[in-house]
Amino acid sequence: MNTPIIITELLSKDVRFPTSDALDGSDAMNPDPDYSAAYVILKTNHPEFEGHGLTFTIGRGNELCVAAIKALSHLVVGKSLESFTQNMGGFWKMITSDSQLRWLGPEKGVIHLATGAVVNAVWDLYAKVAGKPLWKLIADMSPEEFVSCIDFTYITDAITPNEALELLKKQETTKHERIANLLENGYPAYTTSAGWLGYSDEKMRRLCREAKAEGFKHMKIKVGSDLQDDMRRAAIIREEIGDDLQLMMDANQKWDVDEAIENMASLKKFNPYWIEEPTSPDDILGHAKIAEAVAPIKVATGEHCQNRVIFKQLIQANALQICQIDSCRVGGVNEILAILLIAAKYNVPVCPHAGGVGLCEYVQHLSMIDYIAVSGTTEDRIIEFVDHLHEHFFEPVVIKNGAYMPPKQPGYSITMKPESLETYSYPNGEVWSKKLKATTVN
Ligand SMILES: C[C@H](O)[C@@H](O)[C@@H](O)[C@H](O)C(=O)O
Ligand SMILES: [Mg+2]
Repeated sequence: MNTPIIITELLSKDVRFPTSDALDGSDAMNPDPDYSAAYVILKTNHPEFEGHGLTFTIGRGNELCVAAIKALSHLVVGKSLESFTQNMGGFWKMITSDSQLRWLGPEKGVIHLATGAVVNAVWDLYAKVAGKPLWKLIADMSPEEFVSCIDFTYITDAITPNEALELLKKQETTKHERIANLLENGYPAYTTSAGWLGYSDEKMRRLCREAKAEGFKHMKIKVGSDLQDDMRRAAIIREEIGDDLQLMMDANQKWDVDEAIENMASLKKFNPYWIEEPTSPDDILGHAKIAEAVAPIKVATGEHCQNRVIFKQLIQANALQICQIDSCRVGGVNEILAILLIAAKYNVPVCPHAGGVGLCEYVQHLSMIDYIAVSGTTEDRIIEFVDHLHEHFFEPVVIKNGAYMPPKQPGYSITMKPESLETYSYPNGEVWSKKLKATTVN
């Protein structure tokens, strides 16, 4: 590139999909989600290169993330991409250290969701300019370069930069074998598509059969509404999928600690592999108590885990056995790399949270990085897959025989089609202006 790439403008858009109409994505805590994106476009002085990113919400409040993203714009606009990429750890520290904005978190809530979107957009731009999909860009880094992307603040009691380096060096010489394996076989996935709480029994049965035929070996259902109903639905699913497939359960934070232990004593007869978000995502000791009581059923959590510090503590306290990173709940790629390293050091498998809008497109890269460069294995590891809204992306995920195939195009696979951004723009896009008019008339 002859002239340096300068970020000239940051656009932030409110994009919402009316998924609550069909109860797609419904669970015990979130009965009517409208999958939404606070979407970022970083324009540059090279019109052929734009960085795209998003953070995921479920509808109302998406406008707060859009505003928070705008509040971060002075940290990136007018700066060169290279000034960030030559020290990615420093870039992340800069984005999270604006002293006035930091007061809104720190590193949690709306401002951190916004950080995730902006940081991911910068990585998308970086990968597009490098001409590689994000997973390959990071997999090709030397251990030293990888470590330099991470801000180790608050986590050195769990992992130091030197320990991280050692860990990465162990995987260095065999990376190419794992890349070849991924290109041929993909990365194993599980599906949640059949298990949404609002679906009828017939729909659930049909989707179970379809998922089995598509080659999935693991399926997740929602629990946490009414115990008798949870048991009835679990029995139906077991009837459809048999005993060979793994069944996971997700309570979406519905229970108190002792209630979770009690309810799992009833649900264990369906042989669940894990119980996800049994209680408040902030309750580290509560998760530890549940994990001890329900073993060998594993405790999974992370989609609402606000940052690397909470992940660190959950892992140190043996409070989780499955680490569910979320690509934009924490502050984007850099913080995810830190969490992957902690999980690898403590031998905790990472199974990312996905679904929503764009989360599958995002997290496939993260699990592939974990496999190639960090943990070196896919054992006990699966990526969530949910079959909604992929058609809105330029490079939708590809699933073959129940596995994610590695994305090929440069970037982070999160660039949405302009017509989708427009049609689903809230509240003035075609879909919403019609819907909102209809509600006002009634
Ligand atoms: C509201 C959403 O669909 C959640 O139910 C979903 O993210 C879920 O927790 C999951 O694990 O996929
Ligand atoms: Mg969940």
